[in-house]
Amino acid sequence: MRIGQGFDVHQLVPERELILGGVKIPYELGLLGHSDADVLIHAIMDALLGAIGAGDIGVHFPDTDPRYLGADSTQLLGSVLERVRESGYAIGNIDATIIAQRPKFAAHIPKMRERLAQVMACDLSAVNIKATTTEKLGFTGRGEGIAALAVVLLEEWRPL
Ligand SMILES: Nc1ccn([C@@H]2O[C@H](COP(=O)(O)O)[C@@H](O)[C@H]2O)c(=O)n1
Ligand SMILES: C[C@@]1(CO)OP(=O)(O)OP(=O)(O)OC[C@H]1O
Repeated sequence: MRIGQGFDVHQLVPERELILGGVKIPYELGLLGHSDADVLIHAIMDALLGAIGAGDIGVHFPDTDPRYLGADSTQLLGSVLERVRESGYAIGNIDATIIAQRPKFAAHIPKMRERLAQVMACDLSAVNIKATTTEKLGFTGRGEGIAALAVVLLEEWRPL
């Protein structure tokens, strides 16, 4: 059994799409990044890489590499999952938290869970996503950016 944790932050800016957990969320601002800036998936990828002792997403997908410009984070997550499996592990469960004052994500969370479980080929019950504000405090509270935290537990796995 292995455990990993991940944390990521992206700035909210005009004229970018807001994509979280692989789901497009209607909002007047979007997250800025080299990739699609899906901060939730980035935190999950860092937790997965941490659990197998393989560094972080910046090591695997450098933000100086034009191949990742505008990258779909679900595809990056798929390749991290392959690495997890090659290391002999499968997802036990993931628990993640989105930290944002706005927009409200509660109505979108079921779709995010479904999409992430599909990309990671795991049970829906193994993926939990929560959202919290910071009661208007700090950069998230001022709506300047969104942060995400993730914890993952991996179980030993061998293909049949
Ligand atoms: N961006 C967000 C933040 C929170 N929620 C939901 O609201 C509930 C209350 O959040 P507090 O920070 O005030 O405790 C929380 O349990 C979330 O379900 C949300 O949907 N989107
Ligand atoms: C995801 C990558 C891909 O180039 O770019 P960004 O969207 O800037 O995201 P960040 O969380 O800064 O992680 C770095 C990169 O791996």
